Amino acid sequence: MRASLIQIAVNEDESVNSRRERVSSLVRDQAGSADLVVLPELWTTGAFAYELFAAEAEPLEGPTFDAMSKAAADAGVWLHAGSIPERDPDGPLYNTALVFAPDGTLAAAYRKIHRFGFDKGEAVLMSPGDELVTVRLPETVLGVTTCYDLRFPELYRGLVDRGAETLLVSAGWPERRRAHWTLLARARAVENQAYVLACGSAGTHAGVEQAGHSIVVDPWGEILAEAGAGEEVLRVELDPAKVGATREQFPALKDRLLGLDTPRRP
Ligand SMILES: O=C(O)CCC(=O)C(=O)O
Repeated sequence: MRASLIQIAVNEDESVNSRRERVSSLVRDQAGSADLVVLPELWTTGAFAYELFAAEAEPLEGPTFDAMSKAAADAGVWLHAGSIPERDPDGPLYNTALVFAPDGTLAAAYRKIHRFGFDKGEAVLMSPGDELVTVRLPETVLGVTTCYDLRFPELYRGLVDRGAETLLVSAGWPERRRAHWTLLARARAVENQAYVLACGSAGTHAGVEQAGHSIVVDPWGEILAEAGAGEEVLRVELDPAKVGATREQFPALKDRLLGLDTPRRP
């Protein structure tokens, strides 16, 4: 299974419309060389441009949905299209990731559960999702997560309990905590004996320098590929059978003694 992580720069000097067109064309460029394409979190606004969340919020089936659905179909790939600030018809905003099938239909939408910012920013502007999302591909089962989620191992264990073998992280992770990004991506892979594909963004948005360094880790915790700091398409070949083989050869998941209740918010 071939995957491309498109680490785009989210900078203020580019309009949302032109970035949307640029991203669509980057996705189309993956035709024939990728089965799965992954984009960063909130690439229309930037993950830290809090004042743009409401201004650029879209209904689920808004302009980014349309552009990404078409790009997935044009390229014939599974597309994790990163996330958008989604305006629910009832009013609240969510940080919502979209996954499209190769025919352009929506395979899943995941509303980010763990919002970043403590008592400000996303944590107060967005509402939390409450559903774990997996997507079955012919080759593997994806577990869908977003950025700050990476710090919460129980979410990933919950996804694994629902069959996930390839854990996707779409992020806008800051450079100043890059060491945590790499460490946590490897930890989630090792403890869950799963692939981790973590796609971050580049550039500087709302004064926050992005870490880039998108990373792909195999079920044994080895780094298969890692991007630099700038814009880059990180291409990698995965062997989906390696998840089952690792779980069989070193069956630590079977030795779990404590049942973890996956937290659910009201
Ligand atoms: O956990 C972190 O250090 C960064 C999280 C973050 O930037 C986000 O979720 O948007």
